[in-house]
Amino acid sequence: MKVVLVGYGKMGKEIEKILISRGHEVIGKATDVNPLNKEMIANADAAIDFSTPTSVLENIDFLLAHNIPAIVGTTGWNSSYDKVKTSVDEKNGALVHASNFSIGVNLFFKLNEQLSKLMEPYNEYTPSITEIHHTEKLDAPSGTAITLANGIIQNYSQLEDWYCASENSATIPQSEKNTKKENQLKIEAVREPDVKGTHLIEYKSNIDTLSIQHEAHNRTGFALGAVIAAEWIQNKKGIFTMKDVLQLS
Ligand SMILES: NC(=O)C1=CN([C@@H]2O[C@H](COP(=O)(O)OP(=O)(O)OC[C@H]3O[C@@H](n4cnc5c(N)ncnc54)[C@H](O)[C@@H]3O)[C@@H](O)[C@H]2O)C=CC1
Ligand SMILES: O=C(O)C1=N[C@H](C(=O)O)C[C@H](O)C1
Repeated sequence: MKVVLVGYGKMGKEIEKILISRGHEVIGKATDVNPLNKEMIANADAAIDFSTPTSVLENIDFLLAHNIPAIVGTTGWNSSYDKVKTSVDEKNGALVHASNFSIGVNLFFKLNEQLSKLMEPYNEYTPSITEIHHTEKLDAPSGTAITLANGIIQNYSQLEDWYCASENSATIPQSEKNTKKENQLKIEAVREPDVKGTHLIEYKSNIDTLSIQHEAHNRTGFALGAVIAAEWIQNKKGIFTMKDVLQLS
């Protein structure tokens, strides 16, 4: 495949290594100073976007307008999902998005859903999520934590939504939902230097705590998943997630 990287930061560089190791070619690298343009995408089989929450929607529009299959790993655009889905449908485009492309986290998503079904009848246990990431992260809570929260909420009749709390909130960008209301699931966002991505789910009672955790040791899993998604989307139309790619639905 000939692939354009949209965003050439920590993830873009990791994805480049995986693409080359699997025999693909990087034909363009879009950044803040050299954004996507027509020349860059001529002959592209796919574009892989790991850019920023503020640039991703414009990038998606550009790729759909030029009929380039898009793999979108950038987080922080959940509230625009319906608009993007309508655009993909109207333009007969192809797009895979995931808050987390790693195989391990996608298995963790399934485990989280199953565990929440098991725990729901036991209301002495209160569920909560903690996510820990590096200090350069622009969004909070993480996209992965939001997916995990939705996986719990859909099985919990007493939970209506999630909210984001943080002990070191001065260093964390303002979340759109950082005020606790009734019946909300707590997501604690923590920022520490160089942490690649850790997600912890706890069910606490006065007697004990049950917990499951995923810890990324490096960024290889995210990058490999995104490249697998780019290979998978070839000759397909529609909007998909990593669940579809891995047939985990
Ligand atoms: N879904 C997943 O599996 C994962 C998602 N992410 C997400 O990917 C995104 C990027 O993460 P990192 O690589 O760590 O960030 P980074 O800050 O290291 O890199 C961001 C890149 O985006 C570029 N950029 C900024 N404006 C742009 C524009 N208008 N057009 C094209 N590129 C532009 C910057 O020049 C930079 O190269 C974040 O939203 C992060 O949350 C990160 C890891 C895994
Ligand atoms: O910004 C990151 O680094 C990560 N972002 C994703 C998220 O917001 O969930 C995935 C991963 O945890 C790393």
